[in-house]
Amino acid sequence: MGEFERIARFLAPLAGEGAEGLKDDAAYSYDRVLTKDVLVEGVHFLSSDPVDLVARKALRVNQSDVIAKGATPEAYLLGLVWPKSRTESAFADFCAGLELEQRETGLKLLGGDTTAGDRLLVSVTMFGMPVSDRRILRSGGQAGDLVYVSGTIGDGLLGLEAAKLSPPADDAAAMPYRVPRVPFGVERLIADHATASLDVSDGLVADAGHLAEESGVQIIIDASQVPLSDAGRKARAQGRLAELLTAGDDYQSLILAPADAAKALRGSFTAIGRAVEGEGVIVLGANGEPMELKRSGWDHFGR
Ligand SMILES: Nc1ncnc2c1ncn2[C@@H]1O[C@H](COP(=O)(O)OP(=O)(O)O)[C@@H](O)[C@H]1O
Ligand SMILES: Cc1ncc(C[n+]2csc(CCOP(=O)(O)OP(=O)(O)O)c2C)c(N)n1
Ligand SMILES: [Mg+2]
Ligand SMILES: [Mg+2]
Ligand SMILES: [Mg+2]
Repeated sequence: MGEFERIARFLAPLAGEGAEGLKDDAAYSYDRVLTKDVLVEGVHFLSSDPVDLVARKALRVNQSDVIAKGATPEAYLLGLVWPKSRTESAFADFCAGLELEQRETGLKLLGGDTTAGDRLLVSVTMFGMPVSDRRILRSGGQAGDLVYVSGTIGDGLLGLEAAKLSPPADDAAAMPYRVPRVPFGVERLIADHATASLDVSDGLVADAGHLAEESGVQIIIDASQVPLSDAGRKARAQGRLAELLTAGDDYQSLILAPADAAKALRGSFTAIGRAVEGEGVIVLGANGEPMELKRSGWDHFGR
């Protein structure tokens, strides 16, 4: 059974008001946006990754959910499983990473729990303040909307590959993986213009699939319009476009919004496709034909 079927079958029946049946990125509850993401050593980051950057990543992957819901990240609770094999000075480095991120974003630590355990695990529960009264769900999109994405796609994968190199490549290449480039500040644009929104964690195509399913539309992505970094364009030239579109670890905002929002969104978002009547996701390749994709994105219990 895959990750999403487990959630739908066993956890969704337990969901309370505001939790959207566990079909969204976060809950709108207690007048805030509430979310949690867990990072596990070996699953979400490498044992060799600098721990201050692991701390920053743990905050950022939660901030991306809050921002995608049209809310400003405010505060968090921290659950920490810390291996005794890691030094006290590494513990201090980890906390310095939290402090840097707090200083840059204004986030506040409200509490948490610390235990020892056999591998590093960071669990963050984050609270955000909605920018407006509108709830921006995965489900509000309509046929006729355009699909827009912030930042660039595929750099998490390329950063992971750089981080795995031994001897290490230059650290700059690994940064988009270790400290994702979350689109800080776009929550206002999302609150004002998005009909539906989520953050891209599992893969652009998989997460577009979540928007399509919840909004009851088909999403057509024009692969040639997907924004890529220099490293991404190089990978595309090597025939790796499909990987970039399905690898995940992007933490950008993917939204549906009317075509007339294009002007307001310009500078922060790129139009990459459209929503039409139907279901599922189609990715059109350079020749205008649908691309054959082996997979759409990450599933923790998938094959
Ligand atoms: N163990 C769990 N208990 C309660 N809710 C969960 C659990 N795991 C996932 N969810 C919920 O399922 C939904 C989908 O989760 P996930 O795919 O992790 O979302 P996201 O990619 O936005 O982090 C979210 O609403 C999340 O809160
Ligand atoms: C060492 C390592 N291998 C592989 C990956 C790729 N990866 C692991 S989990 C994941 C999906 C995102 O994580 P998830 O826990 O599903 O976050 P959420 O969707 O809940 O935000 C990806 C792309 C990685 N980040 N690190
Ligand atoms: Mg999300
Ligand atoms: Mg999650
Ligand atoms: Mg996921």
